[in-house]
Amino acid sequence: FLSSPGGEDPSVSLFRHYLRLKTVHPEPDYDAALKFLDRIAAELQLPMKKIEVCSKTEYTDTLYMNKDRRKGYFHKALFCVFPGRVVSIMTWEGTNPKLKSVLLNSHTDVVPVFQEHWKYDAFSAFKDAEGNIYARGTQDMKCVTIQYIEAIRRLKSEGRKLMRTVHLMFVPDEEVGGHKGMETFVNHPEFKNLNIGFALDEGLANPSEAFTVFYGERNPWWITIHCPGSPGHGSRFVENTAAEKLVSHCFTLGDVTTVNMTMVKGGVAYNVIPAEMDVSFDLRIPPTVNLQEFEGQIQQWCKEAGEDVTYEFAQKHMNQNVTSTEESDPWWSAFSAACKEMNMTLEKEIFPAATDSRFIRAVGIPAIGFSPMNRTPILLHDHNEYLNEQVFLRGISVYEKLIPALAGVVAFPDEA
Ligand SMILES: CSCC[C@H](NC=O)C(=O)O
Ligand SMILES: [Zn+2]
Ligand SMILES: [Zn+2]
Repeated sequence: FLSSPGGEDPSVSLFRHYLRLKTVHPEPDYDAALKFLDRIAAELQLPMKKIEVCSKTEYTDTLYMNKDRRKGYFHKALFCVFPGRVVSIMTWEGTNPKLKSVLLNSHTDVVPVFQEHWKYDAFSAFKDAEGNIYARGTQDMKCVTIQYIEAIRRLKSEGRKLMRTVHLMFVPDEEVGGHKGMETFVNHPEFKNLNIGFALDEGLANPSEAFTVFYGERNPWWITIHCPGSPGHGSRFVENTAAEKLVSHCFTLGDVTTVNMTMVKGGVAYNVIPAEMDVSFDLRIPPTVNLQEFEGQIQQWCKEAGEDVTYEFAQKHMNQNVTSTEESDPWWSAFSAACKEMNMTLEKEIFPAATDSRFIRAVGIPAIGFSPMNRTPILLHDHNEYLNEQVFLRGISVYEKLIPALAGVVAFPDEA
């Protein structure tokens, strides 16, 4: 369903086509993505499952006044259907489908843009003379979605058969925390049925020659501190005010945990001292930090900040599982050996932000965050996000080696 302008590689044309779908928050066009994926599944001749997560039907019983008041009230039953979100999975069955499978995960949504700061329309997928393709999602993470697809297409057309089953999973809502996506889906019976042994998900670009791989993530904690204080007339000198507590020197941890003050709320008028002010922080905590002790520290800081200062979490990820990158680990050893064979240098890191990998690791499945983009500045969520077509195409070749390596990991003793 594509034409390739000026002899463009069809994989690049497919990528640019996908980039033009507006799966952008706050109202992502997921229908467009689902339709696109349906066509891909047909082309690849792979079965596709679609599972709705987080949909619910609610029953409410409402009292209505009868038109003729003397007859009193009657009941009206209402069924409200709250639509969920759809997770789609294409499955390439292995020659030994009883073995644990390999998951290739990607999210279909992208973050909003400030169009006035872009050189080109953020959904036009404009390609400049150097082959740089500009669009929201070029790095995060529509590139990876198409690279998985194109690698599978090539392997299939070469007649390759892989031992382990490979699932391509396309999830919604990663950019808004994954609640109506991976967070819920990992506990769905259909997820367990996939029998996943190892997962690949997104990583980050690397401006150098090396590629970065992520074996764990920092835990996101979103916290609001409520600072109540004595209200009063703005002309008076009031002890123990809310604003005074706001400037307390909280949250000065080491250089590995980051704390950003992201919201400050409160106040009604210049001359009215408010009864409460709230301040919110985005904290990112590495998996090596003791979270219980850390929360104890937060409690202590609130206590020191003054009377009645309380806190409330809007996000509190507690799981600190990391994926083994020991050479003795069969998944990691397959991954790293394949990269070595391609002369790729890997840099192992903890992912600074949060991806759906955290939900996969939380249910005990090893996951590596990896987006094969070297020689590329990190521009996810930024203006003028781009990816060079040669870097993109090299990524397909990388997956062409990686996927068979992972799907060929020899059976473990417990897999029989
Ligand atoms: C913590 S839920 C939001 C997830 C989001 N992920 C990508 O940017 C992030 O802020 O890291
Ligand atoms: Zn992403
Ligand atoms: Zn993102």
